[in-house]
Formats: sequence, C-alpha cells, structure tokens
Amino acid sequence: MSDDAFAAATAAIIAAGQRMDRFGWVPATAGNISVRLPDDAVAITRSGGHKGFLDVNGVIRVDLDGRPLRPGDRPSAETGLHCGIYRRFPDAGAVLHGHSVPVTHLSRTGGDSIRLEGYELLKAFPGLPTHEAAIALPVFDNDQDIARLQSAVDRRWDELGQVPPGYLIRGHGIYVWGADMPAALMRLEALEFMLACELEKRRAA
Ligand SMILES: CSCCC(=O)C(=O)COP(=O)(O)O
Ligand SMILES: [Zn+2]
Repeated sequence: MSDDAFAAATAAIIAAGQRMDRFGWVPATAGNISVRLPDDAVAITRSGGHKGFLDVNGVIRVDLDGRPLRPGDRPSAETGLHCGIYRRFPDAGAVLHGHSVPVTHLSRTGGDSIRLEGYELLKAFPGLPTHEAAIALPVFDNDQDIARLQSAVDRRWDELGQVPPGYLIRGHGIYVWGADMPAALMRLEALEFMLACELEKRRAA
C-alpha cells in the first residue's frame, strides 16, 4: 500500500479536524474523520483523541470491515459507520462526523427526518439546481451497537429512492461524505449552516 496516499490522507484528516474544531463541531473527544485509501483500506482517526489537535499518530489504517491493519491499533468507535458509507457508495472518498449544537438539538426534537427547504445553500448539493428544492435528512435513533446502527442505516438506504447528502443520529451527531475531503467539508458546512438556521427559526417561533 502506498505510504504517499496514507500521508496525504493523514494531512487532509488533520486539517479537517482543525477546521471542524474552529466551528465548534468536535467538542471534547467527539467526532471522527476518514479518507478512503487504495486497496480497500481506510485512513481513520484513532478512538478517543481530540480531533482539533490531531497529529500523524492520531490516524491509522483499517480495512473496509473496520479491522485495524496493524494489530493493537484502536480505530474510532464509529469505524463501522464510516466503512458502511464506503461500502455502499463507491464514489465516497472522505467521511466526516461531528457533534454540533444544532445537530444535537434538532435531532432530539422527534421525527425520523429533518426537512430543509427554501435555502439558497441547497444548491451546494449535486442535482439541486434551485433553492426551491427540498431535502429530508434522515434521523436514526442512537445505538451503542454500531453494527446494529449501520444495519438500520442500510435498511433506510434500501427504502429511499434518492440518497440524501448526510444523516443524523439522535442526540449524537451528523455523518456526511463526499468524493474527497474538500467535497465532504463543503457538504458538512452547507448542512451545518442550514441546521443552524432551522434552530434559530424554531427558537423564534
Ligand atoms: C465523547 S464523544 C463519544 C464518542 C463519539 O460519539 C465520537 O464521535 C468519538 O468517538 P471516537 O471513538 O471516534 O473518538
Ligand atoms: Zn460521535
């Protein structure tokens, strides 16, 4: 496996963690970040560290089933959700998970999806040429059993005709992915902006 690809992925993950931290999306040790590597491998954050202060030792390699390539390494506790995205979406090159205030609050207000409509920023997503479009972000009940949670996510993808740009886990956080790290960050920023607006709207109502 190419060390260059792993080094580039590690640099992208460290920079993404710093950016997410600047926005307050990875408090304490929350969040995790990954990049797809050649040969069915994934570079992912180690479990338990602060994602705003990552260094090269904070990123390790796993296979597409989430098994560490180096025995003894402890990848993110949510590695199974990252691998689920890479297995389901061959175009996914990077995955981001954060715990922002809007995501955490809105995901707790009930319902199995959050509708976003009328936002100019919807045009940030492929296939949405106008602000008149709408998306429904799925919300899954939180589960400490990550394999069971991933099964619930897979079941929803099987039911849905069109896959949304991300999903929420109730009282927990958000998952987004993109073709590469810039694309994943752009999706996350667009969703976080619109969810922050939704939170303001509900506060004002
Ligand atoms: C203190 S956050 C609880 C775990 C979590 O939800 C998370 O995103 C971070 O877990 P990791 O194992 O990836 O550090
Ligand atoms: Zn989490």
